[in-house]
Amino acid sequence: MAITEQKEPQPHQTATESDTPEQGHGDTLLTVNQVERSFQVGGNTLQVLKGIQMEVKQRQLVMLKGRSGSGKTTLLNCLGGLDTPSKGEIWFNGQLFSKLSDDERTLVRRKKMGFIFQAFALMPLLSAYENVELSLRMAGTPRSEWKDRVPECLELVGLEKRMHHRPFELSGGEQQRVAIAKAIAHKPVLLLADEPTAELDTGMSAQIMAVFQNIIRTENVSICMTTHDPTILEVADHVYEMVDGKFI
Ligand SMILES: Nc1ncnc2c1ncn2[C@@H]1O[C@H](COP(=O)(O)OP(=O)(O)OP(=O)(O)O)[C@@H](O)[C@H]1O
Repeated sequence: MAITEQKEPQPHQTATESDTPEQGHGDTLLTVNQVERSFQVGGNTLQVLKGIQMEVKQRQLVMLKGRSGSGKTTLLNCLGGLDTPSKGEIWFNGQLFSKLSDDERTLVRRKKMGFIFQAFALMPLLSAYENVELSLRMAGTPRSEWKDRVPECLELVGLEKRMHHRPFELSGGEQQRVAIAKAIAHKPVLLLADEPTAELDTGMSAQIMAVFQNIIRTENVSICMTTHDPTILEVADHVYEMVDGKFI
């Protein structure tokens, strides 16, 4: 199936060496337009997202904050194409993402997005190096690129000295940094992270945020993450606060 990029001229944007041709449609990577999501629960309609409007620009760190149950994960699932809105539109990388078929969305997700979860989602018997390598294999990155890209990603997250350790030999913060290396290995343009610091203490959370800031600079990626943690909000470029399925 053909996935066409719809590019609009953006005269105000200054091209940089880091712009890939596919990113050359202005500096907005993701636009969410009046998105609603409801679920059928026991014969009733539960409306979880109630008209969400947001955008993520290239190289931005955007945070979604809100109480448990406010709808953050539901929104993140829609942004990542794991779920689709009941109403409204999601534009990603110049495409009307929310209207693609399941197969098309999966392709876009595999190629252009990376995911980070609260519980680090590493293969326990594989070393940090092998975990990152596995993610390149799954993404279909040519084998010839693995030898350079795996150490490069582990260096980016500050784990060059621990490449051959397995998850149980690493701290929680280090495991999450391996998970970040895995998520960026195939060079996505958007990282989606659901409570990436929830399991970590303040010091480790600060390290994760420093890693995020580093990879935004060096990998030209945008990050959209959910959090409960007020101490990390200050490093965000933009914070959306969700209350009962709406931004306030
Ligand atoms: N598939 C589903 N079917 C029915 N209800 C759902 C479904 N997914 C989410 N919900 C409901 O939507 C509401 C919002 O859930 P969501 O997980 O998006 O909140 P959250 O802000 O991410 O919470 P937390 O911070 O605890 O993860 C909850 O009441 C939840 O029970």
